[in-house]
Amino acid sequence: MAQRYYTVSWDQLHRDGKALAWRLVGAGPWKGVIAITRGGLIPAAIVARELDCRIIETVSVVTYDEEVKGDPRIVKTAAAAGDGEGWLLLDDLVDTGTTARVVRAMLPKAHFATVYAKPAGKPLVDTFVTEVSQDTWILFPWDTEQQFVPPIARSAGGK
Ligand SMILES: O=P(O)(O)OC[C@H]1O[C@H](OP(=O)(O)OP(=O)(O)O)[C@H](O)[C@@H]1O
Ligand SMILES: O=c1[nH]c(=O)c2nc[nH]c2[nH]1
Ligand SMILES: [Mg+2]
Repeated sequence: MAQRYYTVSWDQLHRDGKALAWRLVGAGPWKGVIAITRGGLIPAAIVARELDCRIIETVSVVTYDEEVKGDPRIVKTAAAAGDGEGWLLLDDLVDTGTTARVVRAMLPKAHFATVYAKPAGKPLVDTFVTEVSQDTWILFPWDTEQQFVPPIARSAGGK
């Protein structure tokens, strides 16, 4: 279980996705974007829009069930992308780097970018925006909803 949580709102994800696009804009042109589904889908839509790229392929790897990590399962390959040369490969984050290793083996020449990175996965990424500590679990807006929280004084045991 994670030690802490880092909550990302839709607004922040949009801003961070655009910051990623700024870092990538000089590195193209790209044949297209490959989203690692599902987490990479919305970052891919934001970045593709900013880079004026209309071609979006998908590859799907399932590594987690909520916060529980399992063995990575490839459920879809990106047939059109060959060895990835000229393609931009996008995911929401790298954590342990397990998913990245599997996908990089399939698409070794793709440029791999994520919005967020944890230290263990960072060496596998070519471009990312924000680093969080390894014991932080990132909560994405598609996995969360707004709800009441008690005042800090009460939840910290002050009252
Ligand atoms: O670096 P790792 O330790 O491999 O973790 C990162 C991967 O885990 C999550 O995917 P998940 O397996 O939860 O599937 P999803 O994208 O369909 O939610 C996330 O979207 C990354 O793809
Ligand atoms: O929503 C998520 N947040 C994370 O921090 C994470 N790490 C691996 N897979 C993840 N999924
Ligand atoms: Mg994923």
